[in-house]
Amino acid sequence: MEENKNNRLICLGLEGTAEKTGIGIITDDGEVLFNKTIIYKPPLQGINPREAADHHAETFIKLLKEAFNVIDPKDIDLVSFSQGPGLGPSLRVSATAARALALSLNKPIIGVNHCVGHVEIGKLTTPAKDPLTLYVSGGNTQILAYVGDKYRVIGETHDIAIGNCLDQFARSCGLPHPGGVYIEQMAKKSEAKDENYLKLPYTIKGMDLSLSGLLTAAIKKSKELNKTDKSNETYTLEDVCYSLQETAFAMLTEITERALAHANKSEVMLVGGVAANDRLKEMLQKMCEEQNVEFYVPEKQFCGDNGAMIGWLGILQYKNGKITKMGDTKIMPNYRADMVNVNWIKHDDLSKNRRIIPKNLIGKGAEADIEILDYLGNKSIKKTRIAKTYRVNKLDNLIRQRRTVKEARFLNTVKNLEINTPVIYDVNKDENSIIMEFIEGMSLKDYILKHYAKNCSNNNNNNTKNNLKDLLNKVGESIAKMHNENIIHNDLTTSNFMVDTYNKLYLLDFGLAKYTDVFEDKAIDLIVLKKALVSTHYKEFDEIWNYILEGYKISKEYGKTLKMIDKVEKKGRYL
Ligand SMILES: C[C@@H](O)[C@H](NC(=O)OP(=O)(O)OC[C@H]1O[C@@H](n2cnc3c(N)ncnc32)[C@H](O)[C@@H]1O)C(=O)O
Ligand SMILES: Nc1ncnc2c1ncn2[C@@H]1O[C@H](COP(=O)(O)OP(=O)(O)OP(=O)(O)O)[C@@H](O)[C@H]1O
Ligand SMILES: [Fe+2]
Repeated sequence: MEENKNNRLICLGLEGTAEKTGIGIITDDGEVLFNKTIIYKPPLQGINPREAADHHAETFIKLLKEAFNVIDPKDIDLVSFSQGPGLGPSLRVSATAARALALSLNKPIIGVNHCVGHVEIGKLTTPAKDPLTLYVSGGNTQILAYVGDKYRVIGETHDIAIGNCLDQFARSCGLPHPGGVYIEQMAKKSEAKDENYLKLPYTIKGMDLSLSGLLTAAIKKSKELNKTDKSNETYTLEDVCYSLQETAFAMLTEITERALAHANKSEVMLVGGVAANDRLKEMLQKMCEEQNVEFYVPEKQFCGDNGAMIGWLGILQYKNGKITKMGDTKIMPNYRADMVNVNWIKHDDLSKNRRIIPKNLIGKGAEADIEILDYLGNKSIKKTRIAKTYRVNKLDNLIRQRRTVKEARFLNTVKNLEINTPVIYDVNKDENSIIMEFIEGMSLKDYILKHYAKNCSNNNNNNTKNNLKDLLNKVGESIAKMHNENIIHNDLTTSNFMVDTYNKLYLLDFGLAKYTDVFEDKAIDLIVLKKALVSTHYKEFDEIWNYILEGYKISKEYGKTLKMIDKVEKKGRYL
């Protein structure tokens, strides 16, 4: 026990946000001295929050006894605990246990954000330095990236988390908890081939996704097992599990790829309980290889909920002066990662590496390769939706064809609304490519970055300020014009707007666009843009957003949409 101390700072972390109870003990040089997690196995109806809380109360005592065989309690320097997000009753028991422990040991207490804990333990236990993190678990599905002193949520689910989706599906078929594990085993029994793939809803909105439609459809398929599919083939529960995984994980991989193209990081890290899944890891690995970026997954004990991650974040915060006063230790069931002010990351420690785009291309988006070519004497762009090897062929072909056709159609449709888009010269449905007018200029993202960089050195440049204001007004106007016609773009980012050399604004990339009669879709269209803005232009976000909303005032439902944005954003994500 003596050697364990060795003049090092030691933190004991308590984890108990949902149905897993964990204690971890870790030193300030990152050695994990103890890390044990015990899961509460809920009855078939699902987690009962009160029973999960009772499980924590019993299990903390049991685990502490074990932990104190490894370390003398007097050698513990701090106690940390998950303050949120999570289930109220579970969080309350963990916080009470942490307070009691800190008071009896007479040591400082540190409340930490559970999601940030997942990211930091991943960075400690893998070579990742500044990754784009896909965090997939029972309660959360998010893409996090460190941008400007915070972990920003660049993408996330609009309804249920992936782990929850898998667990609910499993429960509906009578499979045990945690469902993800059993679905994976079943899926492996269905032969991974096109014929076994059953078509299920695939819903992407920018860098966000939605999983509830997929869950409902998968449950429906599983209830119709003895009926036949449209193709008149019978299928098995294993095939449904396989198709559910293929669809859900392809969506997760796609939004990660989109976030990567937007945030331009050079590393991807996968964390959370669902990171244990082999197929998900395989898909992300393939995507990262194609995008030329590194891919990391921590070892299994550090992927799912664990005490070590809470202990490690406790150490990082403590060493940087973030101790929690006893009066501030109340639980925060909706504590989002982007609410934490991160002061322990030193900017010099961040990797300067960026994603490398192959030399023959001028752009490599998440979906397509972009080349310049001459088309009948016109300088043109060829946008090819290349095959994604991580997706099962049947799904991949369907997605690429559908989006190519949609893009061509909407590029023309919105021209009639006096929104500038590149002229289409040719559409090739066999190779999923579109040849279109080349817009000489830069992305709105670069334009904004350049504008603010310039204005740092020259504060009084009213001319360029007016240009930016006009452009951003036009961004809002263009969105309103589409919304007035019930069209949503579904992928609004500053990379999908371009500014030409005459300061004319263009809108690109209509692969996800659609007509909608669901009012909430319009609010989500703007929320997607908002998140893309926060992740690249966080300092000037308020000014930029106000200019955009000024232009959006021509929407027939301006006030109603703004209220809906508020409502959707306030919706608790932790289910
Ligand atoms: C807030 C906190 O309580 C919550 N924790 C949590 O969800 O536990 P975690 O250990 O990170 O993840 C559990 C989820 O991970 C899934 N899971 C575990 N093994 C899996 C596998 N091999 N394939 C797919 N899913 C798997 C389970 O089905 C379950 O939904 C969270 O991080 O959101
Ligand atoms: N017509 C064009 N003229 C000039 N540049 C273009 C044109 N079309 C696309 N680009 C450039 O290529 C980039 C990627 O294009 P686009 O968004 O259409 O592809 P994508 O693969 O769908 O991207 P993502 O899904 O990452 O948004 C754009 O951000 C833009 O910089
Ligand atoms: Fe978790």
